[in-house]
Amino acid sequence: MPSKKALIRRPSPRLSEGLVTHIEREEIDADLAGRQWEVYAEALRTHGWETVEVDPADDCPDSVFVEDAVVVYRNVALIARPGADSRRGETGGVEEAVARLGCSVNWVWEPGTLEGGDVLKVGDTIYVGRGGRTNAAGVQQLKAVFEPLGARVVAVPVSKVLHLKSAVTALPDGTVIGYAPLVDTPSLFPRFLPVPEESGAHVVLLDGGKLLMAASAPKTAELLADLGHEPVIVDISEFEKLEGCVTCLSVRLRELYI
Ligand SMILES: NC(=O)NCCC[C@H](N)C(=O)O
Repeated sequence: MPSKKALIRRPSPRLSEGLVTHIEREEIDADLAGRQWEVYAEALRTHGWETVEVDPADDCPDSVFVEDAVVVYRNVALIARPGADSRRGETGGVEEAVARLGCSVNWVWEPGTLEGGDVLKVGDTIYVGRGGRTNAAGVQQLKAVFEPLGARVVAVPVSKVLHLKSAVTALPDGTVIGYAPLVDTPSLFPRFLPVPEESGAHVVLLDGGKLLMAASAPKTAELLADLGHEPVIVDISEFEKLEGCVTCLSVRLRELYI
């Protein structure tokens, strides 16, 4: 039986210093952020995921966004090389965690940069966003690691949001969903469903048709429920103030056999 483990990393005491690129900075309520993070982790556990805490990186304000530090395909982990300098210190702890879980480990090397938020897996297709945080060398290195394992890597321009997965994610049937004004090239996806809210573009697949979604996207939750999906709603307002979304607060590992 493949395991269902989810890496999470508790917020740094310096969370409020996290990066903002495409939005205005707003004050963060650190206590509320802590509570929201606990509820998010509990939602994963309630829906069958064993959460595995990566050692905290208290000096790195954005370390709670653990998805950006690694990409895992099958049992192979590619440790990111963040495009943002302030995030480079996040990868060591994540590398230890995935190695401990039995992944074989590869690294993005200079001059490559790549952040996990730019990588969307849909079956064996891996879409990679070429944008502010992931460069062409990062895309090439991702291909070199995962294509020999059977993946097809598709590079996608990203110019309007932080990461590819800030713009699009995918439903369990592989349909890509996105808030159209923020998607550079929707025609790159074989099936694309526009959603009415920016944060409605972000879903985490919890299995059994359930979708973890942010409370800030009620119209999208209604649309997806009407299509037969089951939204599970969490409030992540404090992380959204730092351009975070439901996807970036965990790394779901489905294909480890330990
Ligand atoms: N995958 C993601 O969407 N990550 C969000 C990262 C937000 C963080 N404040 C950053 O700018 O790097």
